Amino acid sequence: MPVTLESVRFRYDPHGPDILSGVDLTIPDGQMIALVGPSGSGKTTLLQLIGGILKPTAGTIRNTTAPGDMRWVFQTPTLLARQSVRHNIDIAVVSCPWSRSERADRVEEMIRDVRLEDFADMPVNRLSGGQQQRVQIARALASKPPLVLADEPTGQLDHTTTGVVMDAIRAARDRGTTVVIVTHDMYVAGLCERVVTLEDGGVSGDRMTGGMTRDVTGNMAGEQTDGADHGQA
Ligand SMILES: Nc1ncnc2c1ncn2[C@@H]1O[C@H](COP(=O)(O)OP(=O)(O)OP(=O)(O)O)[C@@H](O)[C@H]1O
Repeated sequence: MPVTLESVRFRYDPHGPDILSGVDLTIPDGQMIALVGPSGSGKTTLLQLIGGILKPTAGTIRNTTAPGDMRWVFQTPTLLARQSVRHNIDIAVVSCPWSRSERADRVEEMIRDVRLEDFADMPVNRLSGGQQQRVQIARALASKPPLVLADEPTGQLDHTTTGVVMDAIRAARDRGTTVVIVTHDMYVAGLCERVVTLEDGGVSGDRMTGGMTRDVTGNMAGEQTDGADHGQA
């Protein structure tokens, strides 16, 4: 079921200003969408409304994915610091209806997807911030969730590693996962199929990126996004 927002308003302080003052948005199943916009425009707030962490002040949000089936990627990784990379990913698949060997294969697949093979047995508190970010992404995608909500998932990553992570996210999308990514990085936005811009409390831009494809080496083909607003897709 698509995620739909109708006339969504939100304010943190009942006596304060609206942070969002009428957002209408439909996110079809399996879409990979970037939320962009100036700092403070409400991107994280909107993500938290979609995920049900916040409730709208007015308007309607329909998201039929059960909270336990959604996966989050936060700006700051929330991992079991003293546990290994493998263990941190493994706990994400414990409740999946798969055999033991399927679960183990999936964990190894995710470790490979985010290129952490050499660190699989290392406690995550001995990894760099960017490596921890990759563990968090592997953990979020491991259970093949229907919906992933990611807040600046590549914020600590260099260009090459950003490409690796985006490939893993795109592979999830190709399997049908809906992905919403808050980002400041127009390179990341361009790897999503749709870019929604938030500004002044509402959606000021909404466009498809034009079927960009990109291989794992970072080479790109297809239309480059330019951050401009081309109106409704
Ligand atoms: N818990 C909170 N209580 C009160 N105001 C908040 C709270 N969280 C965010 N805000 C305010 O809401 C507005 C939108 O914040 P939000 O974090 O959603 O923006 P953003 O677009 O994600 O910003 P950034 O790109 O800088 O991360 C900002 O003005 C911020 O100060």
